Amino acid sequence: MITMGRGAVSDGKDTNENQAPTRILEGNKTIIIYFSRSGNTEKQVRLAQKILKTDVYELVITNPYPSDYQTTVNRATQERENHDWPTLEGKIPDLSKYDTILLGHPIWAMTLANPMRTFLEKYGSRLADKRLASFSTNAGYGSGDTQDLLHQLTPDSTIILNNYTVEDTHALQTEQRFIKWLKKIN
Ligand SMILES: Cc1cc2nc3c(=O)[nH]c(=O)nc-3n(C[C@H](O)[C@H](O)[C@H](O)COP(=O)(O)O)c2cc1C
Repeated sequence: MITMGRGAVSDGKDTNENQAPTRILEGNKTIIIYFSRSGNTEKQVRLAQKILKTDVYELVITNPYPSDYQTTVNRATQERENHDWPTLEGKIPDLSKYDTILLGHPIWAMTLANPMRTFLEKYGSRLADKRLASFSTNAGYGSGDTQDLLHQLTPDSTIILNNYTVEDTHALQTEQRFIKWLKKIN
């Protein structure tokens, strides 16, 4: 494995380059909606799905980020500065069917990765009365303003639970902590 900037163990490419986006839509009451560029968060998602038996929907953007880390950082910065969030491809599942929505995403620039920002800008208003929690991977700088943004981009009645974040390279050895969090929020 190659270490790609900021300590991320990564294939450095969009996770969907060689595989179809993850879709597990089986009528569960909890869904994980996630974005993962280089695979760290996707590993968390797989574990979470196994433990909680949730539906899963992977966000895909129309113009995937490049494999090069720095080029990705530059593009993400531009998008953030201009509030020009990436466009999501495909149809988001009917969120009204779910009681709990878990958002899995990397931390970019001390906030939610841009595709998750797109999701919340577009669909956050549909999360009234739902339980909502974020889990994320980061390169050692924590979850930034994640919690605040969830509050900002959802209705007052959304029940926002404590988030979980882990440093990407520590994810494996801290799995038990993640499992504990999953069982608590479920
Ligand atoms: C554009 C970009 C910005 C990032 N900004 C941060 C940051 O502000 N803080 C941090 O701890 N890690 C940052 N990272 C590192 C990622 O959060 C970390 O490697 C994460 O595990 C990647 O998840 P993924 O493999 O699911 O895409 C950044 C990565 C990218 C690509």
